[in-house]
Amino acid sequence: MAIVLGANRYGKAETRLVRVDRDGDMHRLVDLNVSTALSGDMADTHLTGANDKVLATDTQKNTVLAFARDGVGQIEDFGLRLARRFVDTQDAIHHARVDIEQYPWTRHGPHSFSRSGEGTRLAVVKYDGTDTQITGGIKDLTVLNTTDSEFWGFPREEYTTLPETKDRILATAVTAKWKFNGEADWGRAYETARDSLLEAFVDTYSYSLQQTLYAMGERVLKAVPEIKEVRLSLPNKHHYLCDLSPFGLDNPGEVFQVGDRPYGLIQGTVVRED
Ligand SMILES: O=c1[nH]c(=O)c2[nH]c(=O)[nH]c2[nH]1
Repeated sequence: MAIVLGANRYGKAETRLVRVDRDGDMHRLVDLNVSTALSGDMADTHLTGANDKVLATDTQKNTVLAFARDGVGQIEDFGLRLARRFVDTQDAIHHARVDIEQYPWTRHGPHSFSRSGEGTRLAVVKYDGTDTQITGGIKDLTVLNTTDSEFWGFPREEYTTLPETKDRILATAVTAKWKFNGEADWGRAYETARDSLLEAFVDTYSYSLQQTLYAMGERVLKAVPEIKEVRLSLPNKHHYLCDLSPFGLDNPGEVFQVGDRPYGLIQGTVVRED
């Protein structure tokens, strides 16, 4: 029986970095979490421990920090610079994947900020020396509608206990990742995609979270021509109407117990047909 090395990659996960852009007294803050993952001709280190082809993960981390000295710019561009550096300067590295999260801060003065909860911006850059694939996105965009959500008409069989509802809270924490068909104005694409997700969530009278998912993806594709595909992952953050009758109280849709686990997880991709 032959045993061989299968797919492998290695890198430095979650290099946290803050860069301050100083424009006189007016400062700008960029807060990132950068993960690099490289693959290529890595058989030796796995099979014999010879490390002459292994660009150390410590070196990868240092590259991230050193490149930030020149400015970060859009995270898609920053990821591309890093990916190219690793693949184009190391013969043994054939593929790089750079994942970047950018945490949002709200300005309160020339040099004062607070962390905001408006979703974390994402970028994933994949580069193999020839082809580049750029993915943008957002995660932890938590949204809630207090009404305009129903869920009924689903199969009722021996294990079904869920009552049908014509009015419920609909809440989720959106993760969306979008693939570009080429170059784009990354910053503008992000803002437009994020606004589109929010607008679709607000505007959709929902009969299922699945329907809302499709509406969100469709809105992004209509608003940003450079995006060819949107992948969405929507946890259904259940809010259960409390039975207050043991206390002699009614509850006309006012008091909800918030569920933690388990949760429904609705996932789907919306794509341009062409
Ligand atoms: O929007 C929903 N979709 C489902 O598939 C589902 N399943 C469930 O129990 N509640 C819900 N809500």
